[in-house]
Amino acid sequence: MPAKIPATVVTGFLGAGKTTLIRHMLANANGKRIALIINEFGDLGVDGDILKGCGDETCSEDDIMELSNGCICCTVADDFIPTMEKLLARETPPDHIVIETSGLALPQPLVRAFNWPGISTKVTVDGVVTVVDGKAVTEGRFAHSVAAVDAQRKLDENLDHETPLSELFEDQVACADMLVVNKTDLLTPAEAEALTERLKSEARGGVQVVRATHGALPVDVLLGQGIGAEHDLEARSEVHHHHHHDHDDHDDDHHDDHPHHDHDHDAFTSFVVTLPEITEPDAFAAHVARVIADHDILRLKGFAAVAGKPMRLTLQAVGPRIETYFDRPLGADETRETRLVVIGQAGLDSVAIAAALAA
Ligand SMILES: Nc1nc2c(ncn2[C@@H]2O[C@H](COP(=O)(O)OP(=O)(O)OP(=O)(O)O)[C@@H](O)[C@H]2O)c(=O)[nH]1
Repeated sequence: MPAKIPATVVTGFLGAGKTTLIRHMLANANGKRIALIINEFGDLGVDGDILKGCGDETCSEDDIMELSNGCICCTVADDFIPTMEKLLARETPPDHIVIETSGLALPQPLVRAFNWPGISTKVTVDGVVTVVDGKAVTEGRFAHSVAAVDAQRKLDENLDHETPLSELFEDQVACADMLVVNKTDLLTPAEAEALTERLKSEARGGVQVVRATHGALPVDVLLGQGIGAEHDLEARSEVHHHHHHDHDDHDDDHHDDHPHHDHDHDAFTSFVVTLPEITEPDAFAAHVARVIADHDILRLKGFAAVAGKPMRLTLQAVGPRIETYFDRPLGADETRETRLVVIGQAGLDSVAIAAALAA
């Protein structure tokens, strides 16, 4: 059985910076094929056009599918599922699927759709990323243009028009596995810190809040792309530590007026933890989930050998969401062990985390 294709849901109010974040991601995808599913009612097709125009090799026009029949929660069966099936039936299916939803459609029905027969064996929900307009929320508006969000809302009769935006915002925060505070260039450090703390207290336990300007985040932070690839676990860990030290002193005197340079890698760190084979997948996943919450881990991904099982267990986690499944038999030449890549914001205590995972 081949590995499942991870799918990431990106949500957030109109103008929060979802499209900007996705463009940055495509431009830095390192050759991975990312398919995009876009659900934009309101400004029909606009985002699709922007993204199609980006000209990135990693995401050709064929890789962008638009759902334009209204609110995604209401059209899962006749629009989303067939689109996914088409994508999965391709000769070369994508490495990763990214779904950009309108901020007014709550991601829960979409996430449930991944349990549909025919989908659940091929795709796994990588995580729900909620993009927040840091400036607007700091100013108590939730979105850059409240009038535009309301106008978008009126276009779809299926949407509840009475719920205050504040409540929709709370729902978006509540369903996030990772929160991105975008537009930090428009915030003072104190404002950014205050908003980060506030969102962390409103989100589910274990959800990390990362800050971004123009959505510039490393692809492996956003999508877990590349991490967990069997061959380069060790290499990546070295690269990251190295990178981290090298650029440390740049940031202090460097004001971010070039949104697309990639020094934001400095803000993240990753390392590999190797453990013996495990005995109980469910108990191990629960244990890992506790360590993730206790140690502010952003992502964790890897493979475990399970005592008495020929198949290898795949693990992937973003914040409190943890997914495990058996993906393929372990080869005769492979060591029966457990290898996990841990990613977090700089300052993560690798020694304490390794000890906690081993406990
Ligand atoms: N100053 C500043 N502007 C930003 C940042 N990120 C995005 N923007 C701008 O904010 C506007 C909205 O960004 P988009 O990426 O289109 O937002 P979106 O969430 O995709 O919006 P919709 O697709 O319309 O729902 C654009 O004009 C962006 O250039 C940022 O970090 N700082």
